[in-house]
Amino acid sequence: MAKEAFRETTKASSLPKTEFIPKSKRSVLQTMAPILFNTIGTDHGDYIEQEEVHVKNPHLDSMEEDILYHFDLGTKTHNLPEMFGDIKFVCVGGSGNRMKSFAQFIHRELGLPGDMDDIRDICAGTDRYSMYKAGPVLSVSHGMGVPSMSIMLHELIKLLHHARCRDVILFRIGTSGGVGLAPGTVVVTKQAMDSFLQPQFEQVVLGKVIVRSTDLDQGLAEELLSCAAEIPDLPTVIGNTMCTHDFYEGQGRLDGALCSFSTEEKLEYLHRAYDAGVRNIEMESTVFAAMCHACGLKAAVVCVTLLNRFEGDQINSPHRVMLDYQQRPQLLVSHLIKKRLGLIQ
Ligand SMILES: O=P(O)(O)O[C@@H]1C[C@H](O)[C@@H](CO)O1
Ligand SMILES: O=c1cc[nH]c(=O)[nH]1
Repeated sequence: MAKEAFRETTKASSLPKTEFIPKSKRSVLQTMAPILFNTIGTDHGDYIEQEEVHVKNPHLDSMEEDILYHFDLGTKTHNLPEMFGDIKFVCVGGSGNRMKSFAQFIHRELGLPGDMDDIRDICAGTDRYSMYKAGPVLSVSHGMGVPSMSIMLHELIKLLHHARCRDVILFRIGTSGGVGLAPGTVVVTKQAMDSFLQPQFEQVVLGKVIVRSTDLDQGLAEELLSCAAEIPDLPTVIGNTMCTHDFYEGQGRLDGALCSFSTEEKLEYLHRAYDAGVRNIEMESTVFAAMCHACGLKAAVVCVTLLNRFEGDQINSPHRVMLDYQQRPQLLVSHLIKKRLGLIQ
């Protein structure tokens, strides 16, 4: 899409508007103070002068201490630059166990010293999220749904900032429902869309809706796709991902405790999504894309499909098949990490 700049807009009614502002019409404030207009410019070079991780909150500067409450970490209690300063890749996914096994897997893949079984949960002091570090890779759980992901990301981005990390790339490695794809297919997200099939994320702030862009790094998505071509038996596509606020009715399932629509209405919705380029449905991609984009962080969403939603709603593959599927995004992202670190050609 040809677009020079977006501005965060607020709205009172339900239909969001994303306003286009040509560069020539941007005010001095918009040009000089990206902190206030943090989605201006689809080209991050517009406002990012350093490679450090930036937070877009002027209030943080005046705080003596920052407690990352849900991580049980803080700027006074922990030496964040020493603990995390070498992080280059952050992988996030819903479950703590998945992110622990990913940390162990990447530890082995990178040939890191020490026993991968000794890897410990950095957030053990809280049971909200789990966090594991394997060399330059941080593996963090985010729970289910947008609010849980959003809280985790606020604290994660601040952590990367306080730790003075540079050139960090974020990946969501998750599961999803496929739309017109065979189960087990990996979808690299081109554009994260909301339930209205709009490429945007709405956040209610002070009783108003703020609309943020969900643009992801297209170069990174293409790089993942070419990595997938180098891995045997890893069916992978690029497509749009729909992010919903519910697993059941919200994703057009007929098998929840409540259902307010017919089979025909469900299929009409899924076909409409398919026609808009949607190839999978999950519950975190829009906020993940929006927050990374707003903070100038390169990010990608890589989710495996557990079923084809045109064929059903229940997830009924055997446990060992599910485990195999869940490892596919991990395999793909670890391949890219190894390539970027020069460990493989
Ligand atoms: O990362 P995960 O596999 O948890 O992502 C999807 C979206 C929801 O969080 C959850 C629903 O089962 O799976
Ligand atoms: O159908 C599915 C499967 C996994 N996760 C989702 O959000 N939906």
